[in-house]
Amino acid sequence: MPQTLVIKIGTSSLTQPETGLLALSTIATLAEVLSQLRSKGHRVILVSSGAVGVGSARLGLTERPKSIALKQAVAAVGQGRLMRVYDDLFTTLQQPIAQVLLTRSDLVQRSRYLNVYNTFRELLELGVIPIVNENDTVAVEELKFGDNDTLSALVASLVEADWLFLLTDVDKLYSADPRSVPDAKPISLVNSIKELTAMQVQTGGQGSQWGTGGMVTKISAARIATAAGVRTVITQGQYPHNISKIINGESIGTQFEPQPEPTGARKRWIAYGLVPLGKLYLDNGAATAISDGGKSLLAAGITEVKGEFDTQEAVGIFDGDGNEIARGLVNYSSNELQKIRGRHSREIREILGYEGAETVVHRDNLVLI
Ligand SMILES: Nc1ncnc2c1ncn2[C@@H]1O[C@H](COP(=O)(O)OP(=O)(O)O)[C@@H](O)[C@H]1O
Ligand SMILES: N[C@@H](CCC(=O)OP(=O)(O)O)C(=O)O
Repeated sequence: MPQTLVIKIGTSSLTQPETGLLALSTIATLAEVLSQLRSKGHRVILVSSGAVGVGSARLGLTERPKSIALKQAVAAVGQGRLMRVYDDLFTTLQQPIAQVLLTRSDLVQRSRYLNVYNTFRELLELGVIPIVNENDTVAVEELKFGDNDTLSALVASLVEADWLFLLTDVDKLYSADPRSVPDAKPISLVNSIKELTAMQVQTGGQGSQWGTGGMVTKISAARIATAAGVRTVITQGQYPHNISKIINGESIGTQFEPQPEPTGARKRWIAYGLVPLGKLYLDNGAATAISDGGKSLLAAGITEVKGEFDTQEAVGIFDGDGNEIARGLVNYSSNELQKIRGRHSREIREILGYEGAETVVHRDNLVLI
């Protein structure tokens, strides 16, 4: 049966570690495998990192640029080169491709989010393999995915993919970074993110020299994707043929079982597509009413408001211990909430001088995470 596959390849797999030059044989094999999957009827999206790494190699830089302006300039050099290589390879295989560059703001605004969805749907219908990257050259710091693991999970959630493959330079997830802890234990199957939390996997630093985020961002990507019902796999980019083997049931890499939450696409957008601009801290009663009772959030249960936000913007909702329990869209701005927090809904009119909504976050706009 045709399936929707999102494959993310990291800089560490696309480039040779010693020189930073392109790992041509890996990329060529990947192009072959993805074209074969396409010809079998699967819908395929490639999320490719590498703009900064390839741009750096082109410009003779020996380490990943740190300043934002330099990174943005280098990405502009690298992205073009990367797409040229992909286009040459895929054209040889008669597989049309498209470049899709996204920034976080494309997913924050609901109308743009739906627009991106429509574009993907159309491209997939046309038999094209979209090649996605963050639009590093224009992305501003506050509105960045920051890493392509997160971006690929959001894309997989957006298109309701069956599979997300995170291709990297290690063969699977280990109990600790195998580079620094040689006897770290391999993990082949993760039944739930709860189980993973209990395993207390150590993720060390920021990953390889050119990569962004290391294992931390892959685990949080798995969390986003599995919650959207997407089976997620961490496996080695050097062996793209493994993708077909995994789809056919072989146990390779680390596989995360999908854990679809009973939330629709709109609630997934609230939970993971939006960038929370503030934080609401709740007393125990309100935290329980939301977590266990599926209730809306009222002003009375809010003990503290942090950040600056307007009405209808996204906030994180925290219990008394500081754990984020939910996200939602607020009916009041941060200024208004500072005045009405801890107060009964019937007092709102008197405090603000006008009639407001009864709830601070209505349960239709609230999603547990
Ligand atoms: N628990 C762990 N299991 C496996 N790899 C880990 C772990 N913790 C950290 N890592 C490191 O994460 C790196 C991959 O992340 P990264 O360099 O960001 O790759 P990519 O460029 O593919 O996104 C590996 O090279 C490995 O050293
Ligand atoms: N958008 C950036 C990639 C950021 C990123 O997540 O890198 P990686 O950890 O190698 O997947 C680029 O193209 O260089």
